[in-house]
Amino acid sequence: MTHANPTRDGQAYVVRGADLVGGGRADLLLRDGVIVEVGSLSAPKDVTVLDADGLVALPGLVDLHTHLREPGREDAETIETGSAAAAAGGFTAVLAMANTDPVTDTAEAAERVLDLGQKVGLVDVQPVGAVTKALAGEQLAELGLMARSRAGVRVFSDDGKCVHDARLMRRALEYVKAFGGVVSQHAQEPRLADGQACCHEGELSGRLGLPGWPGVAEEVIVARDVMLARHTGSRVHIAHVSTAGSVEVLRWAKSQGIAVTAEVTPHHLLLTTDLLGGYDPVFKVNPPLRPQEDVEALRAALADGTIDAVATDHAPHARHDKEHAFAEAAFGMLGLEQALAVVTTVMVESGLMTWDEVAAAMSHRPAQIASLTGHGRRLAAGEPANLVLLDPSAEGAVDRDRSLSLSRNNPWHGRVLKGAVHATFLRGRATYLDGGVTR
Ligand SMILES: NC(=O)N[C@@H](CC(=O)O)C(=O)O
Ligand SMILES: [Zn+2]
Ligand SMILES: [Zn+2]
Repeated sequence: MTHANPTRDGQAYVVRGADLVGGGRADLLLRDGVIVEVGSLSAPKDVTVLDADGLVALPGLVDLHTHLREPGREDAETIETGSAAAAAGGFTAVLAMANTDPVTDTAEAAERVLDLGQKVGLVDVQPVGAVTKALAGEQLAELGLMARSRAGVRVFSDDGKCVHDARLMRRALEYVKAFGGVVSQHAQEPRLADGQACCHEGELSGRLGLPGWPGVAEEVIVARDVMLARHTGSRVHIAHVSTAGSVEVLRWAKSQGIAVTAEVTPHHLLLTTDLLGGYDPVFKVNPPLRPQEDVEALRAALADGTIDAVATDHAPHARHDKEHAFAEAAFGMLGLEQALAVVTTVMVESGLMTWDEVAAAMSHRPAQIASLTGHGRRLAAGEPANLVLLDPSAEGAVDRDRSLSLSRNNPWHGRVLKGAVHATFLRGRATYLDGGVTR
């Protein structure tokens, strides 16, 4: 999959004195889309110097799980507004989920998403293809045609819905194996957690009178799918893992050499089910927020690599879909702009992860899982100039009204988080700088 170089102005930068992940303190010369030099550099004239003293430089972040809502729900997000939110969050590539209207289930639909993303040019928008036609769970979509299209689709998902038919899941895994693809599973056994289920099943769901969504509904699908991955010799990825039980299954599967990878969202790393006590629909999400024990297990699993990646599951929703009684409101919350700050706050400040490990979980491994060869590279001479500069000590309360997303369902509103994105570069071009996106 190759993306056109969106550099329009030939602008070059010297990034001065950043702490490079995996490389100590150094200057970077960015020109013509690549990192030309790393070291102690004098700035040639006609080059913009950016003082990065005290900033951490990470490879551009890659989000395996973004809902951009275009086509079909441009009142909630567009490829343009979602790309802006991604750039502001430090991302240089996002995988755009297929549950749009129409669904991304053909080569043409995938190419349209790719082209719209390139036209905006703030982040590489890589389409995810649906596993089944119209996400109906009945017939496989045109997986091969999507893979061979200009979009070069490698990640397939019915996200929003679980591929619950074991035979279809087996066939999808066999099919994508031929071209090194992967199926990203929304693990939710519908007989154990139906479309109404919206609160972690436990004492609280009973007290609140909300339909329960037990962890086992996720875990049985994770267990089944790792066995199908073993049987087919193909790759499966588990989206938004939310329970300690799923972590146990993943740990076992990896110990057996099964080709399974998994992601956790920022919200499942920090927020717990008690937040539902106020019936605020901003906290309604699929899978639901879980108790503290699960949150602890997810943090430990991310830290030890059992969970490979952090993925946002950025799920914008228009006010008229979200602002309802809890049981009727749409599932999902925003994630792109605060993901890195949440990881900084929860994982780095606590000493659970180093910056190298953050780079692995938010850039290197997601790029590998999605087969995005131009992303997730090291910050070294000759590599594409995809990077994010983070101020790790900046601290502030999140204000949902300063978001670049079209939607306002931001679960972090009012919360104090550590870590602020200072600048994002996509192939040497500043896509986010001085508090705004740049075209
Ligand atoms: N996470 C959510 O609660 N909602 C997602 C779908 C999904 O990720 O399952 C959405 O598309 O809104
Ligand atoms: Zn999902
Ligand atoms: Zn999703």
